[in-house]
Amino acid sequence: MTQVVITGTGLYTPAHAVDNEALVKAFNAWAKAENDRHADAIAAGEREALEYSSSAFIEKASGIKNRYVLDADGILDPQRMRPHLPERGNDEPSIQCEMALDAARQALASAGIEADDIELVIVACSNLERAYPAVAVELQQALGAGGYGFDMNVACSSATFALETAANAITSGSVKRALIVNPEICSAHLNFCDRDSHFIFGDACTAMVLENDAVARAEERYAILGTRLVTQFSNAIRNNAGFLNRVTDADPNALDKLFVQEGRRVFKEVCPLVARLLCAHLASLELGAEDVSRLWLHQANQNMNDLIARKVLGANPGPEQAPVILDRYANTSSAGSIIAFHLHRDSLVRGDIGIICSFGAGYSAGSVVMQKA
Ligand SMILES: CC(C)(COP(=O)(O)OP(=O)(O)OC[C@H]1O[C@@H](n2cnc3c(N)ncnc32)[C@H](O)[C@@H]1OP(=O)(O)O)[C@@H](O)C(=O)NCCC(=O)NCCSC(=O)CC(=O)O
Repeated sequence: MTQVVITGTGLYTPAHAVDNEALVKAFNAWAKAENDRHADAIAAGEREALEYSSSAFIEKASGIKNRYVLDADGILDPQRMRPHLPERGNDEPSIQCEMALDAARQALASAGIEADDIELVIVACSNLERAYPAVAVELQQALGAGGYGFDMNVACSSATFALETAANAITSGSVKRALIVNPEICSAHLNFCDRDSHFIFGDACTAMVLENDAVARAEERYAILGTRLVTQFSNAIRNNAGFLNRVTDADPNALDKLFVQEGRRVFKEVCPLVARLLCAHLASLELGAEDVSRLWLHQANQNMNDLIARKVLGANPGPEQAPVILDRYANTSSAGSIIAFHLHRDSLVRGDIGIICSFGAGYSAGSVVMQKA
Protein backbone atom coordinates (compact mmCIF):
# COMPACT_ATOMS: atom_id res chain seq x y z
CA MET A 1 0.00 0.00 0.00
CA THR A 2 1.21 3.53 -0.80
CA GLN A 3 2.40 5.44 2.27
CA VAL A 4 2.08 9.22 2.06
CA VAL A 5 4.61 11.26 4.01
CA ILE A 6 5.05 14.94 4.80
CA THR A 7 8.70 15.69 4.12
CA GLY A 8 8.98 19.48 4.23
CA THR A 9 7.33 22.61 5.53
CA GLY A 10 7.87 26.35 5.11
CA LEU A 11 6.60 29.53 6.72
CA TYR A 12 6.41 33.07 5.40
CA THR A 13 5.99 35.64 8.17
CA PRO A 14 5.19 39.23 7.09
CA ALA A 15 7.67 41.89 8.20
CA HIS A 16 5.20 44.08 10.12
CA ALA A 17 4.48 43.04 13.72
CA VAL A 18 1.54 44.74 15.45
CA ASP A 19 1.08 44.18 19.18
CA ASN A 20 -2.21 44.61 21.06
CA GLU A 21 -1.21 48.00 22.45
CA ALA A 22 -0.64 49.49 18.98
CA LEU A 23 -3.87 47.99 17.63
CA VAL A 24 -5.93 49.21 20.59
CA LYS A 25 -4.41 52.69 20.36
CA ALA A 26 -5.53 52.97 16.72
CA PHE A 27 -8.99 51.54 17.47
CA ASN A 28 -9.54 53.89 20.41
CA ALA A 29 -8.38 56.93 18.42
CA TRP A 30 -10.82 55.98 15.65
CA ALA A 31 -13.65 55.36 18.17
CA LYS A 32 -13.01 58.72 19.88
CA ALA A 33 -13.07 60.54 16.53
CA GLU A 34 -16.37 58.80 15.65
CA ASN A 35 -17.87 59.70 19.03
CA ASP A 36 -16.72 63.33 18.63
CA ARG A 37 -18.22 63.42 15.14
CA HIS A 38 -21.56 62.17 16.46
CA ALA A 39 -21.44 64.00 19.81
CA ASP A 40 -24.79 65.72 19.31
CA ALA A 41 -26.62 62.53 18.35
CA ILE A 42 -25.03 60.70 21.29
CA ALA A 43 -26.04 63.51 23.67
CA ALA A 44 -29.59 63.39 22.28
CA GLY A 45 -29.74 59.65 22.93
CA GLU A 46 -30.14 58.93 19.21
CA ARG A 47 -26.92 57.02 18.98
CA GLU A 48 -24.84 54.83 21.29
CA ALA A 49 -21.29 55.99 21.98
CA LEU A 50 -18.69 53.51 20.77
CA GLU A 51 -16.90 51.70 23.58
CA TYR A 52 -13.14 51.47 23.76
CA SER A 53 -11.08 48.35 23.26
CA SER A 54 -8.46 47.08 25.71
CA SER A 55 -5.29 44.98 25.46
CA ALA A 56 -6.10 43.24 28.74
CA PHE A 57 -9.46 42.03 27.35
CA ILE A 58 -7.89 40.83 24.12
CA GLU A 59 -5.22 38.78 25.84
CA LYS A 60 -7.60 37.31 28.42
CA ALA A 61 -10.40 36.48 25.94
CA SER A 62 -8.20 35.12 23.16
CA GLY A 63 -4.56 34.61 24.24
CA ILE A 64 -3.44 36.88 21.38
CA LYS A 65 -0.60 39.33 22.09
CA ASN A 66 0.70 40.14 18.61
CA ARG A 67 0.06 39.55 14.92
CA TYR A 68 2.09 39.92 11.70
CA VAL A 69 0.52 41.77 8.80
CA LEU A 70 1.42 42.72 5.24
CA ASP A 71 0.78 46.40 5.94
CA ALA A 72 0.71 47.86 9.45
CA ASP A 73 0.58 51.53 8.46
CA GLY A 74 -2.93 51.38 6.97
CA ILE A 75 -4.28 49.32 9.89
CA LEU A 76 -2.79 51.65 12.50
CA ASP A 77 -3.96 54.83 10.77
CA PRO A 78 -7.20 55.86 12.55
CA GLN A 79 -8.27 57.65 9.36
CA ARG A 80 -8.00 54.42 7.33
CA MET A 81 -8.38 51.35 9.57
CA ARG A 82 -7.53 48.86 6.84
CA PRO A 83 -4.31 47.71 5.19
CA HIS A 84 -3.09 49.46 2.08
CA LEU A 85 -2.01 46.93 -0.54
CA PRO A 86 -1.61 48.67 -3.91
CA GLU A 87 -3.23 46.97 -6.87
CA ARG A 88 -0.82 44.96 -9.02
CA GLY A 89 -0.78 44.75 -12.77
CA ASN A 90 -1.44 41.51 -14.66
CA ASP A 91 2.25 41.24 -15.48
CA GLU A 92 3.30 41.42 -11.81
CA PRO A 93 3.24 38.46 -9.39
CA SER A 94 0.12 38.42 -7.24
CA ILE A 95 0.59 39.01 -3.51
CA GLN A 96 -0.49 35.48 -2.60
CA CYS A 97 1.87 34.02 -5.19
CA GLU A 98 4.74 36.01 -3.69
CA MET A 99 3.96 34.86 -0.13
CA ALA A 100 3.54 31.30 -1.36
CA LEU A 101 6.86 31.32 -3.26
CA ASP A 102 8.77 32.13 -0.08
CA ALA A 103 7.08 29.41 2.01
CA ALA A 104 7.15 26.88 -0.86
CA ARG A 105 10.89 27.28 -1.47
CA GLN A 106 11.58 26.57 2.20
CA ALA A 107 9.34 23.48 2.08
CA LEU A 108 11.04 22.17 -1.08
CA ALA A 109 14.49 22.74 0.48
CA SER A 110 13.56 20.88 3.65
CA ALA A 111 12.16 18.00 1.58
CA GLY A 112 15.40 17.97 -0.45
CA ILE A 113 13.58 18.18 -3.78
CA GLU A 114 13.40 20.58 -6.74
CA ALA A 115 10.34 22.47 -7.92
CA ASP A 116 10.07 20.36 -11.06
CA ASP A 117 9.66 17.25 -8.88
CA ILE A 118 6.24 18.62 -7.85
CA GLU A 119 3.28 17.32 -9.87
CA LEU A 120 0.41 18.93 -7.97
CA VAL A 121 0.15 22.43 -6.47
CA ILE A 122 -2.79 23.25 -4.21
CA VAL A 123 -3.36 26.78 -2.95
CA ALA A 124 -5.76 26.35 -0.03
CA CYS A 125 -6.92 29.34 2.01
CA SER A 126 -9.87 31.37 3.27
CA ASN A 127 -9.67 34.25 0.80
CA LEU A 128 -8.40 34.19 -2.74
CA GLU A 129 -7.03 37.30 -4.35
CA ARG A 130 -9.04 36.91 -7.55
CA ALA A 131 -11.55 34.61 -9.18
CA TYR A 132 -9.19 33.30 -11.89
CA PRO A 133 -6.72 32.30 -13.18
CA ALA A 134 -5.99 30.17 -10.13
CA VAL A 135 -3.20 31.43 -7.86
CA ALA A 136 -2.00 27.81 -7.81
CA VAL A 137 -1.41 27.86 -11.56
CA GLU A 138 0.50 31.14 -11.27
CA LEU A 139 2.57 29.63 -8.45
CA GLN A 140 3.17 26.46 -10.45
CA GLN A 141 4.71 28.57 -13.22
CA ALA A 142 6.63 30.91 -10.88
CA LEU A 143 8.18 27.94 -9.08
CA GLY A 144 8.80 25.85 -12.18
CA ALA A 145 6.64 22.98 -10.94
CA GLY A 146 5.12 20.40 -13.27
CA GLY A 147 1.73 18.71 -13.37
CA TYR A 148 -1.30 20.74 -12.43
CA GLY A 149 -2.58 23.12 -9.78
CA PHE A 150 -5.84 24.43 -8.38
CA ASP A 151 -7.18 26.69 -5.64
CA MET A 152 -9.54 25.58 -2.92
CA ASN A 153 -11.28 27.29 -0.01
CA VAL A 154 -12.62 25.64 3.12
CA ALA A 155 -11.94 28.70 5.33
CA CYS A 156 -9.86 27.80 8.38
CA SER A 157 -9.94 24.13 7.45
CA SER A 158 -8.42 24.67 4.02
CA ALA A 159 -5.06 23.12 4.95
CA THR A 160 -6.42 19.87 6.37
CA PHE A 161 -8.90 19.47 3.52
CA ALA A 162 -6.01 20.04 1.08
CA LEU A 163 -3.91 17.49 2.96
CA GLU A 164 -6.58 14.84 2.39
CA THR A 165 -6.95 15.84 -1.27
CA ALA A 166 -3.20 15.73 -1.90
CA ALA A 167 -2.78 12.47 0.03
CA ASN A 168 -5.55 10.88 -2.06
CA ALA A 169 -3.89 12.05 -5.29
CA ILE A 170 -0.66 10.37 -4.19
CA THR A 171 -2.38 7.19 -2.95
CA SER A 172 -4.29 6.87 -6.23
CA GLY A 173 -1.01 6.97 -8.14
CA SER A 174 -2.02 10.14 -9.99
CA VAL A 175 1.02 12.04 -8.63
CA LYS A 176 4.08 11.21 -6.56
CA ARG A 177 4.66 14.61 -4.97
CA ALA A 178 2.36 17.50 -4.04
CA LEU A 179 2.84 20.99 -2.68
CA ILE A 180 0.20 22.65 -0.50
CA VAL A 181 0.39 26.36 0.32
CA ASN A 182 -1.86 28.45 2.58
CA PRO A 183 -1.39 32.16 1.81
CA GLU A 184 -3.67 33.91 4.29
CA ILE A 185 -4.20 37.68 4.03
CA CYS A 186 -6.68 37.79 6.91
CA SER A 187 -6.01 41.49 7.55
CA ALA A 188 -7.88 42.25 4.31
CA HIS A 189 -11.15 40.59 5.41
CA LEU A 190 -11.06 41.88 8.99
CA ASN A 191 -13.17 44.84 10.12
CA PHE A 192 -10.65 46.80 12.20
CA CYS A 193 -13.51 49.04 13.37
CA ASP A 194 -15.33 46.15 15.09
CA ARG A 195 -14.39 46.10 18.78
CA ASP A 196 -15.46 42.45 19.14
CA SER A 197 -13.11 41.15 16.47
CA HIS A 198 -10.55 43.80 15.43
CA PHE A 199 -7.76 41.87 17.19
CA ILE A 200 -8.47 38.38 15.92
CA PHE A 201 -6.48 37.88 12.73
CA GLY A 202 -2.96 38.08 11.30
CA ASP A 203 -1.34 37.28 7.95
CA ALA A 204 1.03 34.38 7.12
CA CYS A 205 1.66 31.69 4.55
CA THR A 206 2.57 28.06 5.18
CA ALA A 207 3.70 25.35 2.77
CA MET A 208 3.96 21.56 2.94
CA VAL A 209 5.46 18.93 0.66
CA LEU A 210 3.70 15.56 0.55
CA GLU A 211 5.32 12.59 -1.15
CA ASN A 212 4.91 8.93 -1.84
CA ASP A 213 7.27 7.45 0.78
CA ALA A 214 8.87 5.30 -1.92
CA VAL A 215 10.32 8.38 -3.69
CA ALA A 216 10.97 10.64 -0.67
CA ARG A 217 14.54 11.76 -0.03
CA ALA A 218 14.28 13.66 3.27
CA GLU A 219 15.34 11.94 6.47
CA GLU A 220 12.64 13.66 8.52
CA ARG A 221 9.25 12.24 7.50
CA TYR A 222 5.77 12.21 8.98
CA ALA A 223 3.63 9.33 7.75
CA ILE A 224 -0.04 10.18 7.37
CA LEU A 225 -1.94 7.44 9.22
CA GLY A 226 -5.34 8.85 8.35
CA THR A 227 -7.42 11.93 7.61
CA ARG A 228 -10.98 12.71 8.66
CA LEU A 229 -13.05 15.74 7.67
CA VAL A 230 -16.43 17.06 8.75
CA THR A 231 -18.69 19.97 7.82
CA GLN A 232 -21.90 21.26 9.38
CA PHE A 233 -23.64 24.38 8.04
CA SER A 234 -23.62 27.45 10.26
CA ASN A 235 -24.00 31.22 9.82
CA ALA A 236 -22.07 31.93 13.03
CA ILE A 237 -18.95 32.76 10.99
CA ARG A 238 -19.81 34.39 7.70
CA ASN A 239 -18.46 36.70 5.01
CA ASN A 240 -20.85 37.74 2.22
CA ALA A 241 -18.17 39.10 -0.14
CA GLY A 242 -18.62 37.55 -3.56
CA PHE A 243 -18.85 38.15 -7.27
CA LEU A 244 -22.61 38.73 -7.12
CA ASN A 245 -22.16 41.81 -4.88
CA ARG A 246 -21.97 44.02 -7.96
CA VAL A 247 -25.23 42.80 -9.45
CA THR A 248 -27.38 42.41 -6.35
CA ASP A 249 -27.14 46.16 -5.87
CA ALA A 250 -26.12 45.53 -2.26
CA ASP A 251 -23.55 47.93 -0.85
CA PRO A 252 -20.17 46.34 -1.67
CA ASN A 253 -18.69 48.18 1.35
CA ALA A 254 -21.33 46.91 3.77
CA LEU A 255 -19.81 45.30 6.84
CA ASP A 256 -21.27 41.87 6.08
CA LYS A 257 -18.82 41.76 3.15
CA LEU A 258 -16.09 41.26 5.78
CA PHE A 259 -15.54 38.62 8.47
CA VAL A 260 -18.47 38.51 10.90
CA GLN A 261 -18.86 36.07 13.77
CA GLU A 262 -20.81 35.26 16.89
CA GLY A 263 -17.74 34.40 18.94
CA ARG A 264 -19.52 32.88 21.94
CA ARG A 265 -21.68 30.66 19.74
CA VAL A 266 -18.67 29.52 17.75
CA PHE A 267 -16.92 28.62 20.97
CA LYS A 268 -19.92 26.66 22.28
CA GLU A 269 -20.72 24.80 19.06
CA VAL A 270 -17.29 24.13 17.61
CA CYS A 271 -15.45 22.75 20.67
CA PRO A 272 -17.68 19.64 21.00
CA LEU A 273 -17.69 19.13 17.21
CA VAL A 274 -13.88 19.09 17.12
CA ALA A 275 -13.46 16.95 20.24
CA ARG A 276 -15.88 14.36 18.81
CA LEU A 277 -14.05 14.38 15.48
CA LEU A 278 -10.63 13.83 17.05
CA CYS A 279 -11.78 11.13 19.50
CA ALA A 280 -13.64 9.21 16.77
CA HIS A 281 -10.70 9.54 14.39
CA LEU A 282 -8.24 8.20 16.96
CA ALA A 283 -10.59 5.33 17.84
CA SER A 284 -10.94 4.38 14.16
CA LEU A 285 -7.15 4.08 14.00
CA GLU A 286 -7.19 2.02 17.23
CA LEU A 287 -5.35 4.80 19.05
CA GLY A 288 -6.12 6.42 22.38
CA ALA A 289 -5.28 9.74 24.03
CA GLU A 290 -2.21 8.13 25.64
CA ASP A 291 -0.76 7.53 22.15
CA VAL A 292 -0.82 11.22 21.18
CA SER A 293 2.42 13.12 21.74
CA ARG A 294 1.34 16.35 20.08
CA LEU A 295 -1.77 18.28 19.06
CA TRP A 296 -1.12 20.96 16.44
CA LEU A 297 -4.47 22.67 16.82
CA HIS A 298 -6.05 25.45 14.78
CA GLN A 299 -4.96 28.71 16.39
CA ALA A 300 -8.00 30.92 16.93
CA ASN A 301 -8.51 31.15 20.66
CA GLN A 302 -6.42 29.88 23.56
CA ASN A 303 -9.41 29.03 25.76
CA MET A 304 -10.95 27.02 22.94
CA ASN A 305 -7.73 25.09 22.37
CA ASP A 306 -7.35 24.35 26.08
CA LEU A 307 -10.89 22.99 26.21
CA ILE A 308 -10.49 20.83 23.09
CA ALA A 309 -7.13 19.49 24.25
CA ARG A 310 -8.62 18.61 27.66
CA LYS A 311 -11.55 16.82 26.04
CA VAL A 312 -9.30 14.82 23.72
CA LEU A 313 -6.39 14.09 26.04
CA GLY A 314 -8.41 13.80 29.27
CA ALA A 315 -6.08 16.23 31.06
CA ASN A 316 -4.66 19.72 30.72
CA PRO A 317 -1.98 19.61 28.02
CA GLY A 318 1.46 21.07 28.64
CA PRO A 319 2.72 23.70 26.18
CA GLU A 320 4.86 20.95 24.61
CA GLN A 321 1.81 18.74 23.96
CA ALA A 322 -0.45 21.42 22.45
CA PRO A 323 1.88 24.16 21.21
CA VAL A 324 0.61 27.73 20.99
CA ILE A 325 1.53 30.14 18.23
CA LEU A 326 -1.56 32.36 18.32
CA ASP A 327 0.05 34.55 20.98
CA ARG A 328 2.54 35.76 18.32
CA TYR A 329 0.65 35.17 15.07
CA ALA A 330 -3.03 35.59 16.14
CA ASN A 331 -5.53 33.64 14.01
CA THR A 332 -3.98 33.05 10.59
CA SER A 333 -6.92 30.90 9.47
CA SER A 334 -5.79 27.75 7.62
CA ALA A 335 -2.10 28.50 8.21
CA GLY A 336 -2.38 28.37 12.02
CA SER A 337 -2.12 24.64 12.73
CA ILE A 338 0.59 24.31 10.07
CA ILE A 339 2.63 27.11 11.68
CA ALA A 340 2.36 25.16 14.96
CA PHE A 341 3.54 21.98 13.15
CA HIS A 342 6.34 23.88 11.40
CA LEU A 343 7.69 25.46 14.59
CA HIS A 344 7.01 22.76 17.17
CA ARG A 345 8.01 19.28 16.08
CA ASP A 346 11.78 19.05 16.67
CA SER A 347 11.56 17.20 19.96
CA LEU A 348 9.44 14.36 18.53
CA VAL A 349 11.16 11.01 18.11
CA ARG A 350 10.56 8.15 15.74
CA GLY A 351 7.18 6.52 16.34
CA ASP A 352 5.64 9.57 18.05
CA ILE A 353 2.10 10.38 16.97
CA GLY A 354 0.69 13.88 16.42
CA ILE A 355 -2.51 15.37 15.04
CA ILE A 356 -2.90 18.43 12.84
CA CYS A 357 -6.40 19.75 13.51
CA SER A 358 -8.31 22.62 11.93
CA PHE A 359 -11.72 24.12 12.59
CA GLY A 360 -13.60 27.20 11.49
CA ALA A 361 -16.21 28.64 9.18
CA GLY A 362 -18.62 26.26 7.51
CA TYR A 363 -18.48 24.89 10.15
CA SER A 364 -15.61 22.78 8.95
CA ALA A 365 -13.10 20.68 10.86
CA GLY A 366 -10.28 18.39 9.82
CA SER A 367 -8.03 15.87 11.54
CA VAL A 368 -4.76 14.52 10.13
CA VAL A 369 -3.10 11.85 12.28
CA MET A 370 0.62 11.44 11.62
CA GLN A 371 3.50 9.36 12.91
CA LYS A 372 7.12 10.43 12.83
CA ALA A 373 8.84 7.86 10.63
C1 LIG B 1 -14.23 36.59 20.06
C2 LIG B 1 -13.90 36.13 21.47
C3 LIG B 1 -12.40 36.33 21.72
C4 LIG B 1 -14.66 37.04 22.45
O1 LIG B 1 -14.46 36.60 23.79
P1 LIG B 1 -15.69 36.45 24.77
O2 LIG B 1 -16.68 35.56 24.08
O3 LIG B 1 -15.16 36.02 26.07
O4 LIG B 1 -16.18 37.91 24.90
P2 LIG B 1 -17.61 38.55 24.61
O5 LIG B 1 -17.74 38.84 23.16
O6 LIG B 1 -18.67 37.72 25.25
O7 LIG B 1 -17.45 39.90 25.39
C5 LIG B 1 -17.27 39.95 26.83
C6 LIG B 1 -17.28 41.39 27.27
O8 LIG B 1 -16.14 42.08 26.74
C7 LIG B 1 -16.55 43.19 25.98
N1 LIG B 1 -15.62 43.36 24.84
C8 LIG B 1 -15.73 42.86 23.59
N2 LIG B 1 -14.70 43.24 22.84
C9 LIG B 1 -13.90 43.99 23.62
C10 LIG B 1 -12.67 44.65 23.42
N3 LIG B 1 -12.05 44.64 22.23
N4 LIG B 1 -12.12 45.32 24.45
C11 LIG B 1 -12.73 45.36 25.66
N5 LIG B 1 -13.90 44.74 25.90
C12 LIG B 1 -14.48 44.07 24.92
C13 LIG B 1 -17.95 42.87 25.53
O9 LIG B 1 -18.65 44.06 25.24
C14 LIG B 1 -18.49 42.15 26.76
O10 LIG B 1 -18.84 43.10 27.72
P3 LIG B 1 -20.05 42.84 28.76
O11 LIG B 1 -19.58 41.71 29.62
O12 LIG B 1 -20.13 44.15 29.48
O13 LIG B 1 -21.25 42.51 27.93
C15 LIG B 1 -14.28 34.68 21.72
O14 LIG B 1 -15.69 34.54 21.81
C16 LIG B 1 -13.76 33.74 20.68
O15 LIG B 1 -12.58 33.75 20.32
N6 LIG B 1 -14.62 32.82 20.21
C17 LIG B 1 -14.22 31.81 19.25
C18 LIG B 1 -14.00 32.47 18.01
C19 LIG B 1 -13.43 31.59 16.94
O16 LIG B 1 -12.71 30.66 17.15
N7 LIG B 1 -13.78 31.91 15.76
C20 LIG B 1 -13.32 31.27 14.67
C21 LIG B 1 -12.87 32.32 13.82
S1 LIG B 1 -13.06 31.84 12.22
C22 LIG B 1 -11.62 31.27 11.80
O17 LIG B 1 -10.82 30.86 12.61
C23 LIG B 1 -11.28 31.45 10.40
C24 LIG B 1 -12.20 30.85 9.38
O18 LIG B 1 -12.90 29.87 9.54
O19 LIG B 1 -12.08 31.42 8.28
